[in-house]
Amino acid sequence: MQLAGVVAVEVTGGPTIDFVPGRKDSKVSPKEGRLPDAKQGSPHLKDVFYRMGLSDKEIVALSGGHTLGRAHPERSGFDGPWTKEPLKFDNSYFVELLKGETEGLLKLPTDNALLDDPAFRPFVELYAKDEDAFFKDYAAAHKRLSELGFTPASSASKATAKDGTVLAQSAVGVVVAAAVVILSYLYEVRKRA
Ligand code: HEM
Repeated sequence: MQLAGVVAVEVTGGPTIDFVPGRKDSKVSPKEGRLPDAKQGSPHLKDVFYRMGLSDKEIVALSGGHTLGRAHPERSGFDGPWTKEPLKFDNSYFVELLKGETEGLLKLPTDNALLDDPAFRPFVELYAKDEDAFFKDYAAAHKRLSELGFTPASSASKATAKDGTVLAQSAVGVVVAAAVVILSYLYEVRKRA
């Protein structure tokens, strides 16, 4: 799943995220209610993301993930995409956020909170005018978030990286799995866009 996320960002035009395999699958689901609540404001975003050790800059960069996809009334109760091209990973989420309300495009209360909070807003302005800065910060924040609770065995992963055969064998497996997940995701998004 983590590799599929990394590949989905890349194939839709976003940055390459340094991916390290080796997470153990969990057999239990986390308790309900740990995801951020889209109806709340910046104190709530800080509660949720600070608890994971993420910074204001990382909160804003990660929110730019809403450059992809859309909300669904039957799921969250919200409706619509954030950008005019929801299958393209670019900085348009920030450009649209600064423009204000646009018919057909969604702004969650937590999206608008990025404009209202003085610690968040400078990053919205930066990423709207500098896509390279967004891509660089997004890739770093995505990597951090996706490696929480996972400590790559650095010597083991270096040894594996040197061993081309082992790497190639495991890569084929994960790429096939990732392709299946991504294709279903893109099919679902295109159907609903
Ligand atoms: C900042 C706190 C966040 C809140 C409150 C939030 C909230 C939401 C909500 C309400 C939806 C719509 C769900 C639906 O109706 O199907 C959504 C979708 C989505 N979110 Fe977030 N989100 C947050 C952060 C993130 C992050 C960090 C990422 C990735 C880096 C992300 C990526 C996405 C994507 C790609 C979709 C579209 C899914 C689809 O097309 O089915 N979001 N989010």
